[in-house]
Amino acid sequence: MNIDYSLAFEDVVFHYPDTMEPALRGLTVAIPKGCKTALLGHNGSGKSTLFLHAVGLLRPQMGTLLQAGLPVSYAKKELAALRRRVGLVFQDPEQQLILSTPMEDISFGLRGTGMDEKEIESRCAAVLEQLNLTALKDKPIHQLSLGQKKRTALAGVLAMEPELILLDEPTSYLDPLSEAQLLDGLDSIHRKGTTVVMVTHDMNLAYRWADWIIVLDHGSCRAAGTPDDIFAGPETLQAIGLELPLLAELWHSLPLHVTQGVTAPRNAGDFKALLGSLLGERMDG
Ligand SMILES: Nc1ncnc2c1ncn2[C@@H]1O[C@H](COP(=O)(O)OP(=O)(O)OP(=O)(O)O)[C@@H](O)[C@H]1O
Repeated sequence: MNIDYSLAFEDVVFHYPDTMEPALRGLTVAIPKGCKTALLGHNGSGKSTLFLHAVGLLRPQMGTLLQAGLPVSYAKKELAALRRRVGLVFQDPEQQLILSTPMEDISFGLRGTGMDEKEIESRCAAVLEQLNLTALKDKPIHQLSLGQKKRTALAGVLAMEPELILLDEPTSYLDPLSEAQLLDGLDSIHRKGTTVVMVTHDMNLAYRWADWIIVLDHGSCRAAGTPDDIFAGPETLQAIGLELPLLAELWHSLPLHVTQGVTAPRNAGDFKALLGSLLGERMDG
């Protein structure tokens, strides 16, 4: 398979000051362009540190970060270009939202680029619409729910039109409806050609959402591949103490003559359809 990469890490080492262990220890991994990638790994495995390198907030102490196949030099202009290409949405929206209303917050970043007011207004209107925030655009941010704040933080990054968007646990603490709204927003961003990378601890979400999976363990890449490859069996994940998604586990428990030559279902609808065809009846309920 010929994969085009958005960003790549080559043997990257990073050690925070005054810590015993490096956070990244020879990390080699690439982020495929145009994919929805789930970044998995235990607490402390280096996911946020990877993100901070991807936007140039941290710099490799050894090894190389490549964009468009070329090493990032960290010269002022190139760093600015990297930050325009890559947008980071923090896990906690309070770290990101600085002004009083969604409209003000989203337009703030655009104003910094010197864009004219008419263009700022139309970009803001487009992202507010895309993330279902139009009705909330002038509501004080402190009165928004967590899900609405998370979508506002995402909208602020999205308005800058990055090619690659990185999200640190965007669905954590959201109820199922807010999660679905956020995922809809991400899907519409992805359909427009943006590469999306999401850190999540939710294996079921990773399985049904992602088309590429990266597993970090102790600051290096333990596995990278399609969900079918990564969740083909429990071995790789179990070895580092991560669980299989429920649907993958059910799939692997079916007899081989049932699963052979059939694409593994990655969401409840596909699993129901498969059961329906196995049982020779429709399961609509
Ligand atoms: N600012 C910091 N100063 C010192 N050590 C840090 C700092 N930030 C992270 N670390 C350490 O670096 C390692 C990797 O942390 P990182 O935050 O990248 O992991 P993570 O996979 O994002 O974890 P989580 O799932 O908990 O968010 C951990 O051992 C952590 O304690």
